[in-house]
Amino acid sequence: MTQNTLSLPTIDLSLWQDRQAPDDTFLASLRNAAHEYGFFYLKGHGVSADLNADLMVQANRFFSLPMEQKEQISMVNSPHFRGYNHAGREITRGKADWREQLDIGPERAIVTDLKGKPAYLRLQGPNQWPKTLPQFRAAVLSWQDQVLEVLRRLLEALALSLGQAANAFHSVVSNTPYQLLKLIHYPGHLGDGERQGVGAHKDSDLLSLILQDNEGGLEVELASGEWLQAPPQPGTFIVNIGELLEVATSGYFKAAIHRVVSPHSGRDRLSAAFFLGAQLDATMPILPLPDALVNFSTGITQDPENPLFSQIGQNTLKGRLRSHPDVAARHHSDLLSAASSKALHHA
Ligand SMILES: O=C(O)CCC(=O)C(=O)O
Ligand SMILES: [Fe+2]
Repeated sequence: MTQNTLSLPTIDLSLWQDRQAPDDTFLASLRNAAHEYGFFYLKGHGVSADLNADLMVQANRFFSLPMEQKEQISMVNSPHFRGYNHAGREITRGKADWREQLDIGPERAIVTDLKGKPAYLRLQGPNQWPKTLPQFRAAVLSWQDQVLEVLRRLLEALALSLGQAANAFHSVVSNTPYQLLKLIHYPGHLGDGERQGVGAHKDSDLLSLILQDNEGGLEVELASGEWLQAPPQPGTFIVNIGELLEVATSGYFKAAIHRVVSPHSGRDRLSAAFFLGAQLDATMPILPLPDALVNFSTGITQDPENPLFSQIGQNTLKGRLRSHPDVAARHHSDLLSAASSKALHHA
């Protein structure tokens, strides 16, 4: 692993007060962080340390439950891709990730009569909650609500930083955006084998936000091809750009490739990753960038194994089917031929 003296930028959201005209220096540093790295620390976000700590306590309690209790809410029970997966069940780059996780989405009504309706409506539906942890649901949902607002606010700032109106993304996030919270536990690796906590990937959403414990292991790939560590910094989240924002900015903002290296044997790591997607019935707007920025847009990187669909619902469902082949086989076998190649992307 490469040790690197570079460090990631930190953006202070409290510098943008009350949604008034933001400071040019703030906007320039945000634009640069999203363009150069696609991966940065966020402080001044307003989410209290207590709420973050509470989420981690609840996540820790959940992963400490006996396996049969966790398996009671296994994702394979859920056509909506909600619930628990034990380590080794999710696939990235054709290899199993060594992490257990609980996927939680917005609590929205199930769509019962799907005939003649778009397939992505299958993503909508209830979560599965652990029955023996009474405070779990409230802690998770209130954290999810707060970080959703942080990312909506950050999207406004990102739009302003590109010379757009603050509401440039409102049509895709202001009503019912697709969103997903993963609570993740990375066990220590078992032997001399590979240490893929989660393999190198891009997120397929607009923006992702990560709260991590003190263990470390998260890494981001720089344009030079080197891997840079993103160790925990107190009071911050990691924010990273997803593929939808790369598409919307014609490649000016970069969806960063990142991974998690498993902890050493006998140790473990806990994180909460929140993914903000766009409304499933939307098509991603392509922003008209100012000339000064267009010259630095590289266009989007199209991966022939993973074509990007600009229709959000189609793109999102494709990602879920690939990451969770067991759910796909049990509930969505009619859709499988369209999503058969290797999983490289998340959320
Ligand atoms: O656990 C983390 O820190 C990052 C997880 C991640 O990148 C993902 O699930 O997409
Ligand atoms: Fe990720």
